[in-house]
Amino acid sequence: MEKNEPNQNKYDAALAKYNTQLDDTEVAAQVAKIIAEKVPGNHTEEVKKFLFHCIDLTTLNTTDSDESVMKFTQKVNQFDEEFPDLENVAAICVYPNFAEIVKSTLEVEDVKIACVSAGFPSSQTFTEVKVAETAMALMEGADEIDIVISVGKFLSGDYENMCEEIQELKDVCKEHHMKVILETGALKSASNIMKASILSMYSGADFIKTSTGKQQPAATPEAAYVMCRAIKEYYDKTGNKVGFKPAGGINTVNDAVIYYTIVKEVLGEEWLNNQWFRLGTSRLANLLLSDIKGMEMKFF
Ligand SMILES: O=C[C@H](O)COP(=O)(O)O
Repeated sequence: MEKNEPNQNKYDAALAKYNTQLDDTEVAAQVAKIIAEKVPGNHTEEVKKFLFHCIDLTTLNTTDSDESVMKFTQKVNQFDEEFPDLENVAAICVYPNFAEIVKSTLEVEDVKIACVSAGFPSSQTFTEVKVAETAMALMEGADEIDIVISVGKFLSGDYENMCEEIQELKDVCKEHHMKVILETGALKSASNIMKASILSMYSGADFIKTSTGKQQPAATPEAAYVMCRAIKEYYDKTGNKVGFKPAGGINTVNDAVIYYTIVKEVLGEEWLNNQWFRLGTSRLANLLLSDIKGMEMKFF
Protein backbone atom coordinates (compact mmCIF):
# COMPACT_ATOMS: atom_id res chain seq x y z
CA MET A 1 0.00 0.00 0.00
CA GLU A 2 1.30 3.47 -0.89
CA LYS A 3 2.18 5.62 2.09
CA ASN A 4 -0.46 8.26 1.31
CA GLU A 5 -3.19 5.90 0.15
CA PRO A 6 -5.53 6.25 3.17
CA ASN A 7 -5.59 10.05 2.87
CA GLN A 8 -5.85 9.95 -0.90
CA ASN A 9 -8.89 7.76 -0.40
CA LYS A 10 -10.33 10.31 2.00
CA TYR A 11 -10.33 12.94 -0.78
CA ASP A 12 -11.58 10.48 -3.38
CA ALA A 13 -14.35 9.53 -0.95
CA ALA A 14 -15.28 13.20 -0.55
CA LEU A 15 -15.48 13.57 -4.34
CA ALA A 16 -17.45 10.36 -4.72
CA LYS A 17 -20.42 11.99 -2.98
CA TYR A 18 -20.79 14.42 -5.89
CA ASN A 19 -21.51 14.12 -9.57
CA THR A 20 -18.11 15.12 -10.93
CA GLN A 21 -18.46 13.53 -14.36
CA LEU A 22 -19.70 16.48 -16.37
CA ASP A 23 -20.08 16.72 -20.11
CA ASP A 24 -18.50 19.92 -21.48
CA THR A 25 -20.90 20.11 -24.42
CA GLU A 26 -23.90 19.78 -22.12
CA VAL A 27 -22.51 22.48 -19.80
CA ALA A 28 -21.99 24.80 -22.78
CA ALA A 29 -25.58 24.19 -23.92
CA GLN A 30 -27.00 24.90 -20.45
CA VAL A 31 -24.99 28.12 -20.22
CA ALA A 32 -26.06 29.21 -23.72
CA LYS A 33 -29.70 28.67 -22.72
CA ILE A 34 -29.32 30.79 -19.56
CA ILE A 35 -27.60 33.55 -21.53
CA ALA A 36 -30.22 33.58 -24.29
CA GLU A 37 -33.26 33.37 -22.02
CA LYS A 38 -32.32 35.20 -18.82
CA VAL A 39 -29.52 37.71 -19.41
CA PRO A 40 -31.50 40.31 -21.43
CA GLY A 41 -33.96 40.80 -18.56
CA ASN A 42 -31.13 41.51 -16.13
CA HIS A 43 -29.70 44.50 -18.00
CA THR A 44 -31.34 46.92 -15.57
CA GLU A 45 -29.95 49.91 -13.69
CA GLU A 46 -30.75 48.16 -10.40
CA VAL A 47 -28.66 45.11 -11.34
CA LYS A 48 -25.77 47.28 -12.55
CA LYS A 49 -25.75 49.27 -9.30
CA PHE A 50 -25.77 46.00 -7.38
CA LEU A 51 -22.88 44.65 -9.46
CA PHE A 52 -20.83 47.77 -8.71
CA HIS A 53 -21.34 47.11 -4.99
CA CYS A 54 -19.97 43.56 -5.47
CA ILE A 55 -16.67 44.61 -7.04
CA ASP A 56 -13.32 43.68 -5.56
CA LEU A 57 -11.59 46.70 -7.07
CA THR A 58 -8.30 45.23 -8.13
CA THR A 59 -4.84 46.51 -8.86
CA LEU A 60 -2.30 43.73 -9.38
CA ASN A 61 0.38 45.28 -11.52
CA THR A 62 4.15 44.91 -11.52
CA THR A 63 4.23 48.71 -11.56
CA ASP A 64 2.08 49.20 -8.41
CA SER A 65 3.79 51.37 -5.79
CA ASP A 66 2.89 52.84 -2.39
CA GLU A 67 1.98 56.04 -4.19
CA SER A 68 -0.21 54.43 -6.86
CA VAL A 69 -1.97 52.21 -4.32
CA MET A 70 -2.55 55.20 -2.04
CA LYS A 71 -4.13 57.15 -4.91
CA PHE A 72 -6.25 54.12 -5.82
CA THR A 73 -7.49 53.89 -2.23
CA GLN A 74 -8.17 57.64 -2.05
CA LYS A 75 -10.53 57.25 -5.01
CA VAL A 76 -12.54 54.78 -2.96
CA ASN A 77 -12.55 57.29 -0.07
CA GLN A 78 -13.91 60.01 -2.38
CA PHE A 79 -16.51 57.75 -3.98
CA ASP A 80 -19.40 58.27 -1.54
CA GLU A 81 -19.21 62.05 -1.88
CA GLU A 82 -18.92 61.92 -5.68
CA PHE A 83 -21.65 59.33 -6.19
CA PRO A 84 -24.12 59.61 -3.31
CA ASP A 85 -26.70 57.58 -5.23
CA LEU A 86 -24.41 54.52 -5.45
CA GLU A 87 -23.02 52.07 -2.91
CA ASN A 88 -19.25 51.78 -2.86
CA VAL A 89 -17.26 48.75 -4.06
CA ALA A 90 -17.06 45.70 -1.78
CA ALA A 91 -13.28 45.56 -1.40
CA ILE A 92 -9.94 46.77 -2.64
CA CYS A 93 -7.74 43.89 -3.84
CA VAL A 94 -3.96 44.35 -3.85
CA TYR A 95 -0.70 42.46 -3.51
CA PRO A 96 0.05 41.65 0.15
CA ASN A 97 2.89 44.14 0.47
CA PHE A 98 0.31 46.91 0.03
CA ALA A 99 -2.04 45.83 2.84
CA GLU A 100 -0.54 48.38 5.19
CA ILE A 101 -0.76 51.31 2.79
CA VAL A 102 -4.42 50.51 2.02
CA LYS A 103 -5.17 50.09 5.73
CA SER A 104 -3.62 53.44 6.64
CA THR A 105 -5.31 55.27 3.72
CA LEU A 106 -8.78 53.71 3.64
CA GLU A 107 -11.41 55.80 5.42
CA VAL A 108 -14.53 53.93 4.32
CA GLU A 109 -15.70 51.44 6.91
CA ASP A 110 -17.62 48.97 4.78
CA VAL A 111 -14.95 48.45 2.12
CA LYS A 112 -12.78 45.41 2.87
CA ILE A 113 -9.08 44.96 2.20
CA ALA A 114 -8.40 41.81 0.16
CA CYS A 115 -4.87 40.61 -0.51
CA VAL A 116 -3.77 38.00 -2.98
CA SER A 117 -1.30 35.72 -1.26
CA ALA A 118 0.42 32.32 -1.15
CA GLY A 119 2.60 32.72 -4.19
CA PHE A 120 -0.10 34.39 -6.31
CA PRO A 121 -0.57 33.94 -9.24
CA SER A 122 1.32 30.67 -9.90
CA SER A 123 1.13 29.21 -6.36
CA GLN A 124 4.61 27.85 -7.07
CA THR A 125 6.48 28.34 -3.83
CA PHE A 126 7.07 26.61 -0.50
CA THR A 127 4.08 26.09 1.76
CA GLU A 128 6.07 27.80 4.52
CA VAL A 129 6.42 30.90 2.31
CA LYS A 130 2.69 30.83 1.58
CA VAL A 131 1.89 30.62 5.27
CA ALA A 132 4.29 33.44 6.14
CA GLU A 133 3.04 35.66 3.31
CA THR A 134 -0.57 35.14 4.38
CA ALA A 135 0.18 35.78 8.06
CA MET A 136 2.03 38.99 7.18
CA ALA A 137 -0.79 40.25 4.95
CA LEU A 138 -3.27 39.71 7.79
CA MET A 139 -0.95 41.33 10.32
CA GLU A 140 -0.61 44.38 8.06
CA GLY A 141 -4.37 44.85 7.69
CA ALA A 142 -5.87 42.40 5.19
CA ASP A 143 -9.48 41.45 5.96
CA GLU A 144 -9.65 38.79 3.25
CA ILE A 145 -7.09 36.57 1.56
CA ASP A 146 -7.15 35.28 -2.03
CA ILE A 147 -4.97 32.20 -2.63
CA VAL A 148 -4.49 29.93 -5.65
CA ILE A 149 -4.73 26.14 -5.44
CA SER A 150 -1.65 24.21 -6.39
CA VAL A 151 -2.84 23.51 -9.93
CA GLY A 152 0.14 21.24 -10.64
CA LYS A 153 -0.68 19.03 -7.66
CA PHE A 154 -4.36 18.92 -8.61
CA LEU A 155 -3.64 17.91 -12.20
CA SER A 156 -1.23 15.18 -11.00
CA GLY A 157 -3.95 13.77 -8.75
CA ASP A 158 -2.10 14.75 -5.58
CA TYR A 159 -5.28 15.89 -3.83
CA GLU A 160 -3.83 15.19 -0.41
CA ASN A 161 -1.04 17.76 -0.60
CA MET A 162 -3.19 20.26 -2.44
CA CYS A 163 -5.95 20.04 0.18
CA GLU A 164 -3.68 19.99 3.21
CA GLU A 165 -2.02 23.18 2.05
CA ILE A 166 -5.40 24.91 1.68
CA GLN A 167 -6.35 23.70 5.17
CA GLU A 168 -3.09 25.05 6.57
CA LEU A 169 -3.73 28.43 4.99
CA LYS A 170 -7.29 28.49 6.33
CA ASP A 171 -5.84 27.86 9.79
CA VAL A 172 -3.76 31.00 9.32
CA CYS A 173 -6.75 33.02 8.03
CA LYS A 174 -8.99 31.89 10.91
CA GLU A 175 -12.18 33.99 10.78
CA HIS A 176 -10.91 36.07 7.85
CA HIS A 177 -12.49 35.03 4.58
CA MET A 178 -10.23 32.93 2.40
CA LYS A 179 -11.02 32.92 -1.32
CA VAL A 180 -9.57 29.97 -3.19
CA ILE A 181 -8.73 30.55 -6.86
CA LEU A 182 -8.99 27.47 -9.09
CA GLU A 183 -7.38 29.00 -12.21
CA THR A 184 -10.13 27.37 -14.23
CA GLY A 185 -8.47 28.10 -17.58
CA ALA A 186 -5.69 25.68 -16.63
CA LEU A 187 -8.09 22.95 -15.49
CA LYS A 188 -9.44 22.43 -19.02
CA SER A 189 -12.63 20.45 -18.33
CA ALA A 190 -15.91 20.93 -16.50
CA SER A 191 -15.21 17.73 -14.53
CA ASN A 192 -11.88 19.07 -13.30
CA ILE A 193 -13.47 22.40 -12.34
CA MET A 194 -16.16 20.53 -10.40
CA LYS A 195 -13.57 18.41 -8.57
CA ALA A 196 -11.31 21.36 -7.73
CA SER A 197 -14.35 23.30 -6.45
CA ILE A 198 -15.45 20.47 -4.15
CA LEU A 199 -11.93 19.82 -2.85
CA SER A 200 -11.38 23.54 -2.14
CA MET A 201 -14.65 23.86 -0.23
CA TYR A 202 -13.95 20.62 1.61
CA SER A 203 -10.59 22.12 2.66
CA GLY A 204 -12.07 25.32 4.11
CA ALA A 205 -12.59 27.81 1.27
CA ASP A 206 -15.03 30.57 2.24
CA PHE A 207 -15.25 31.59 -1.42
CA ILE A 208 -14.23 29.88 -4.62
CA LYS A 209 -12.86 32.16 -7.32
CA THR A 210 -12.38 31.37 -11.00
CA SER A 211 -9.08 32.92 -12.03
CA THR A 212 -6.07 35.05 -11.23
CA GLY A 213 -6.43 37.26 -14.30
CA LYS A 214 -2.83 36.38 -15.12
CA GLN A 215 -3.55 33.32 -17.29
CA GLN A 216 -5.74 32.88 -20.37
CA PRO A 217 -8.50 31.89 -20.54
CA ALA A 218 -9.57 33.65 -17.35
CA ALA A 219 -13.18 33.56 -16.09
CA THR A 220 -15.73 32.03 -18.44
CA PRO A 221 -19.51 31.61 -18.06
CA GLU A 222 -19.07 27.82 -18.34
CA ALA A 223 -16.56 27.70 -15.46
CA ALA A 224 -18.83 29.96 -13.42
CA TYR A 225 -21.81 27.71 -14.07
CA VAL A 226 -19.93 24.57 -12.94
CA MET A 227 -18.58 26.30 -9.82
CA CYS A 228 -22.04 27.55 -8.87
CA ARG A 229 -23.40 24.02 -9.29
CA ALA A 230 -20.61 22.76 -7.04
CA ILE A 231 -21.42 25.40 -4.40
CA LYS A 232 -25.10 24.45 -4.54
CA GLU A 233 -24.43 20.71 -4.22
CA TYR A 234 -21.94 21.30 -1.41
CA TYR A 235 -24.46 23.49 0.42
CA ASP A 236 -27.26 20.97 -0.03
CA LYS A 237 -25.08 18.17 1.38
CA THR A 238 -23.25 19.98 4.18
CA GLY A 239 -25.26 23.09 5.03
CA ASN A 240 -22.05 25.13 4.56
CA LYS A 241 -22.50 28.21 2.45
CA VAL A 242 -19.59 29.23 0.20
CA GLY A 243 -19.33 32.41 -1.84
CA PHE A 244 -18.53 32.80 -5.52
CA LYS A 245 -16.13 35.22 -7.19
CA PRO A 246 -15.68 35.28 -10.95
CA ALA A 247 -12.45 37.16 -11.65
CA GLY A 248 -10.09 37.88 -14.47
CA GLY A 249 -10.99 39.14 -17.93
CA ILE A 250 -14.35 40.65 -16.92
CA ASN A 251 -14.14 43.38 -19.51
CA THR A 252 -17.70 44.38 -20.34
CA VAL A 253 -20.88 45.18 -18.45
CA ASN A 254 -22.52 42.30 -20.28
CA ASP A 255 -19.87 39.89 -18.89
CA ALA A 256 -20.80 41.01 -15.38
CA VAL A 257 -24.54 40.67 -16.06
CA ILE A 258 -23.90 37.13 -17.35
CA TYR A 259 -22.15 36.14 -14.08
CA TYR A 260 -24.96 37.75 -12.06
CA THR A 261 -27.51 35.76 -14.06
CA ILE A 262 -25.67 32.46 -13.58
CA VAL A 263 -25.51 33.01 -9.82
CA LYS A 264 -29.19 33.94 -9.71
CA GLU A 265 -30.28 30.94 -11.78
CA VAL A 266 -28.07 28.30 -10.14
CA LEU A 267 -27.70 29.52 -6.54
CA GLY A 268 -30.69 31.83 -6.19
CA GLU A 269 -31.35 35.23 -4.61
CA GLU A 270 -29.75 34.13 -1.34
CA TRP A 271 -26.30 34.52 -2.95
CA LEU A 272 -27.06 37.91 -4.47
CA ASN A 273 -25.35 40.16 -1.95
CA ASN A 274 -21.74 41.17 -1.58
CA GLN A 275 -21.19 38.82 1.32
CA TRP A 276 -21.57 35.83 -1.04
CA PHE A 277 -20.91 37.27 -4.47
CA ARG A 278 -17.94 39.31 -5.66
CA LEU A 279 -16.53 40.29 -9.01
CA GLY A 280 -12.73 40.44 -9.22
CA THR A 281 -11.83 43.02 -11.80
CA SER A 282 -9.44 45.80 -12.65
CA ARG A 283 -11.55 47.35 -15.43
CA LEU A 284 -15.25 46.88 -14.70
CA ALA A 285 -15.77 49.73 -12.19
CA ASN A 286 -15.38 52.53 -14.75
CA LEU A 287 -17.41 50.59 -17.31
CA LEU A 288 -20.32 50.11 -14.91
CA LEU A 289 -20.14 53.75 -13.80
CA SER A 290 -20.20 54.88 -17.44
CA ASP A 291 -23.15 52.62 -18.18
CA ILE A 292 -25.12 53.77 -15.12
CA LYS A 293 -24.39 57.46 -15.73
CA GLY A 294 -24.88 57.26 -19.50
CA MET A 295 -21.53 58.95 -20.22
CA GLU A 296 -17.89 57.92 -20.24
CA MET A 297 -16.50 57.93 -16.68
CA LYS A 298 -12.86 57.41 -15.72
CA PHE A 299 -13.15 57.80 -11.97
CA PHE A 300 -10.80 55.03 -10.87
O1 LIG B 1 -8.41 38.92 -8.97
C1 LIG B 1 -8.66 39.68 -9.88
C2 LIG B 1 -8.02 39.61 -11.18
O2 LIG B 1 -6.64 39.55 -11.07
C3 LIG B 1 -8.39 40.77 -12.05
O3 LIG B 1 -8.15 40.43 -13.36
P1 LIG B 1 -8.36 41.50 -14.52
O4 LIG B 1 -7.19 42.44 -14.43
O5 LIG B 1 -8.35 40.70 -15.78
O6 LIG B 1 -9.64 42.23 -14.30
